[in-house]
Amino acid sequence: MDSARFSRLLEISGPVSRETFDRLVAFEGIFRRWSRRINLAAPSTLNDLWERHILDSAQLLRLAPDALKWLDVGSGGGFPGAVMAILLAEKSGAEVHLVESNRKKASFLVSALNEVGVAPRVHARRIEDTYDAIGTPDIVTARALAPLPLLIELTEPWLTQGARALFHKGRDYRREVEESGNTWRFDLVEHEDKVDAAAIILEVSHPLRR
Ligand SMILES: C[S@@+](CC[C@H](N)C(=O)[O-])C[C@H]1O[C@@H](n2cnc3c(N)ncnc32)[C@H](O)[C@@H]1O
Repeated sequence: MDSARFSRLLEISGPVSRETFDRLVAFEGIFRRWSRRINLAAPSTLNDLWERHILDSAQLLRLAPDALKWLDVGSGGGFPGAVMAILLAEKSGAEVHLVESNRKKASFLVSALNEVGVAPRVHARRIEDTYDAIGTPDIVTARALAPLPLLIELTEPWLTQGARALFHKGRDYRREVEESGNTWRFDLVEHEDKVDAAAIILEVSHPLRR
């Protein structure tokens, strides 16, 4: 069972160590434990936590294997931010920042990352109050946080400094892209969703207000 799950992780994320896999399995257990007390993800998705949340997050590594500095906005129960922090924990110079305004969820993130042996960089505040605290990441992520026009607006301060954004998006993403075009000009790459929990991963860069 474990070796099948490890192989599937490698297929989705690219190369990671067995220790990293073990940390993700531990994180899954901690997540389930805390989920009995606080709402960390839609209960209907918990049966398939590994595939729908953990692998769905882990696939981002393949899209930016050399990026060292990551910022996840609205991390919630840790998707994709905590998963990326675990995947990159053994990589020298890597740092993954998680911004989550809900204090209970932020406490969960700190506690869970500590428990699996990964130094947490969790900012328990709104993204709008965080711009000065983080510096410029290579990659900004956000999953299930806001429609694309608002995501671009919220992350613009980093994207205009050269960061790339990777946003998981659902089936009606084309409408969101069109709506974004009313306010923004930007470069867009559509990446296949290898897990199929969302529909696509949009890579957004170089936004300019029209
Ligand atoms: C729907 S949840 C998604 C959580 C996670 N990204 C996922 O895909 O499972 C959105 C999260 O963003 C947080 N959030 C909403 N607005 C925020 C803001 N302005 N700054 C930081 N976090 C925010 C909420 O507290 C919530 O935990």
